[in-house]
Amino acid sequence: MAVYTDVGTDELSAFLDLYDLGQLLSCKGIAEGVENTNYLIHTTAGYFILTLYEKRVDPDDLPFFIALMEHLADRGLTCPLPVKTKGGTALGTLAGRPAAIVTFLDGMSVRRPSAEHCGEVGAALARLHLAGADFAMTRANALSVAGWRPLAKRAGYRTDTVAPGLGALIAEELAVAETSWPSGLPAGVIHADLFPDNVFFLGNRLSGLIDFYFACTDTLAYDIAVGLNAWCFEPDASFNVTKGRALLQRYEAVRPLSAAERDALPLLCRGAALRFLLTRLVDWLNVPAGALVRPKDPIEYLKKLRFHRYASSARDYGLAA
Ligand SMILES: Nc1ncnc2c1ncn2[C@@H]1O[C@H](COP(=O)(O)OP(=O)(O)OP(=O)(O)O)[C@@H](O)[C@H]1O
Ligand SMILES: N[C@@H](CCO)C(=O)O
Repeated sequence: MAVYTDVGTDELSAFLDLYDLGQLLSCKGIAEGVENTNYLIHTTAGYFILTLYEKRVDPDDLPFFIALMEHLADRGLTCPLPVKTKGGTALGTLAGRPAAIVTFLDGMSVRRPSAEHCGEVGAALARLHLAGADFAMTRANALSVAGWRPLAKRAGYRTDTVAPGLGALIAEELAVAETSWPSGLPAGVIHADLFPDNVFFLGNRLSGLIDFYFACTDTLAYDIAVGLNAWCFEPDASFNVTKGRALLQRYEAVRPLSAAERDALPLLCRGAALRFLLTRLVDWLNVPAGALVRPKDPIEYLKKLRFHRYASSARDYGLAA
């Protein structure tokens, strides 16, 4: 459960007074997520999500995230809409942290995605990429290749306590990524964290996307790589090519990939696996005292990375030749 910052009822009511959201009826910490503190709040105006932005969010980036959600919603994508105060601002401060209230989305995330769910995600990702094409703001991806070595350093000598030999494998992977990372591919707004817990479904139909707090301007196909990793592996760490094919085919039905993007997929998947291995590793080794959070398993991403080390073409992920 991710509640790093406790909010008292009095300070929450005072914060809510800034909005046109009526009276507070209830508020409870949300039992998912690892990045930010989230509360589900119920007021006389309905249900909303209150987010207090924590460690990995740079407050200077918040206007980008807020404007992006507004832009995407405006283009017909179902995502949370930031709620404005009576004074017209979407960002405030609560319990000493930057905070925002966004609209509540209906639907449920899926724990065991089917190929149909993966296809829905592929289509939504492509729609997001197209909808982001005319978004005026940019934000560099702080967790792309240049950000990975500092993460490995933070994990440092404790890395091999998580898995023997992990430090050496990470060193090898960093060298590969730093020398061979694809450049010049189509770029634009990417979600960068489109995991199953950030996608809602009503039945088998995708009903909305949440958690835009890693969104940035980067290689579009990297977002697909993040998605293939997050959606298309089985619990035994085998890659499910049927799910991969479903995600890629539905993506391409909306936004076809260039030959260069297809060729780059194995390397992008490998880098995306390393990125999540590293952030999970650092979090695993540094759980803040007293925080209600269940860190995510770095080994899951080590297993995915091992798969990618031996994949050589987009066909290994289900893309037709
Ligand atoms: N707009 C929303 N509508 C409905 N539920 C939401 C909304 N935003 C967040 N939630 C709920 O809160 C949970 C945590 O939100 P979110 O994924 O944004 O947190 P996080 O800490 O940034 O997570 P992550 O670890 O995925 O980065 C979600 O899994 C979902 O259950
Ligand atoms: N989606 C990330 C956590 C949020 O950054 C992970 O599963 O590692």
